[in-house]
Amino acid sequence: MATSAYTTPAARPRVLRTPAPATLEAEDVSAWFAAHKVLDRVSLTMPARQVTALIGPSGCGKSTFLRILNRMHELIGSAALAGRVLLDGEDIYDRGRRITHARRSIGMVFQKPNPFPAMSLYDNVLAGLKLNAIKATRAGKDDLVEECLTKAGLWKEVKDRLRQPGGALSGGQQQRLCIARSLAVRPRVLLMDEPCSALDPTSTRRIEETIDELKDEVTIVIVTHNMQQAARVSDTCAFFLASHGTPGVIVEHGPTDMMFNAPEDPRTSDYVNGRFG
Ligand SMILES: Nc1ncnc2c1ncn2[C@@H]1O[C@H](COP(=O)(O)OP(=O)(O)OP(=O)(O)O)[C@@H](O)[C@H]1O
Repeated sequence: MATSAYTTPAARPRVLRTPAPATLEAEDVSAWFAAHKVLDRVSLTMPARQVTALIGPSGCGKSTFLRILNRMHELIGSAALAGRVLLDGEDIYDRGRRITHARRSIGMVFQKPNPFPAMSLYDNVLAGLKLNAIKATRAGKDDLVEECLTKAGLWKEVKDRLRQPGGALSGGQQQRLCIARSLAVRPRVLLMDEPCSALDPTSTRRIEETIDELKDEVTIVIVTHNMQQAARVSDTCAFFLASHGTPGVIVEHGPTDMMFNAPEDPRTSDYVNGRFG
């Protein structure tokens, strides 16, 4: 277990190498649930070492788009899609590419924190290793747990109680535990679907700080309904809209400053200024 008892972690070999963050590109992505088309030819580049925020009114397809980015969309029976998703130039939907490869390279944090409630904090962080059949020594696991909890901004709060169950943490701590769990398999991209919507303002701030600290090592794509949050955390922003029952499209995207202060499309201006949605 990770305690102050261990020796020089930096001297030990790491369980997994930290890969460079990747650029993710969606090309002409369309999506359907049965006959209902919910996205129409959406293209977006989500650059490495940046936070990209996806904004737009409810039902315009942001979460669907996010799930397409790590092949979770195809888990839904009625779901279909067209287009390509490139991870540093390689299509994650290419025949022959394993779905598990996409899921491991492109992690996901959900709206509602979902730690394994009866599992210890320590084992929660390492849960992805087992799923991906990654072997590690005890010392390697200890180092990984400390590293990921530190990156997720939770280490100091929990280092003396790593054997307590995940369910014993507050909502904000649980969400940071889920971030730590995602980081443990060394993703190159981290997708976050409204990660703060179930949290109080203090926990929200803490997650936002974590996002800021992480962006140099993992590309982040976040769906948020909170315009202040999008303005605070993101470098680039994409505004989705599905008007009058038509499928969702990206109306405008670009640097967050521009999207909030000088958008080109009046609908973007109306949305970011709270005039609809
Ligand atoms: N599992 C599903 N089965 C059928 N239709 C779905 C399913 N999930 C989403 N949809 C539909 O797809 C459209 C886009 O939904 P999606 O959840 O992606 O939008 P969103 O912009 O993320 O909304 P919100 O901001 O409210 O989360 C909606 O019309 C929704 O009803």
